[in-house]
Amino acid sequence: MAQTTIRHAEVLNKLSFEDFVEKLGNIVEKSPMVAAAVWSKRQFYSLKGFHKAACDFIDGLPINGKEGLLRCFPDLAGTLAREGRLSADSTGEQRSAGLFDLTTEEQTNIARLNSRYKRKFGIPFVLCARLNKKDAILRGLNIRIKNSKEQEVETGIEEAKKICWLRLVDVLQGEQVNIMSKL
Ligand SMILES: NC(=O)N[C@H]1NC(=O)NC1=O
Repeated sequence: MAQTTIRHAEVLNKLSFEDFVEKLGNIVEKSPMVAAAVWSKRQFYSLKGFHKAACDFIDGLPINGKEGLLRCFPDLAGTLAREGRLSADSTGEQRSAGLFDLTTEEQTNIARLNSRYKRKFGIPFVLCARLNKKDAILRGLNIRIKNSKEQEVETGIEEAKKICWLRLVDVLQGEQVNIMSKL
């Protein structure tokens, strides 16, 4: 396991800037700037080390930068999902949470809450769909909508970091398979 992690980090360390950004550009949805900023922090000794560098960059953003990152995420079970226009990453994540199998009532409920949330905070409701099922997402929306804007920016950013970690593992696991198939 430790060896795998080091090998993953070695893969990252060997990538040119262009390949690095291409491979990791969507670890935060539609925000390749995160990968671009973190490239110069090599050498990485583990995936956790890389993820920490990405999180440090995100934490250092001013509030409008954090809000901008959150606005790049599509709504959960929103219009883009219904129209089949989500990124491949988002599609898999939303599917795993059961958001493509909502009843009409659940769909209406989540659409209403997503709109209310956006009207109140000016950002989309962001939550790591792969770590939640549809019921937990609806409960989360109902609870978090009562928070303050500051709380929601921070909570949304923490969820974006979880999404980032899982996407990073996915990208590098694919890379591991590529390496193995070349042996
Ligand atoms: N709004 C929002 O949280 N969107 C997302 N969350 C997630 O895990 N994938 C997404 O697209």
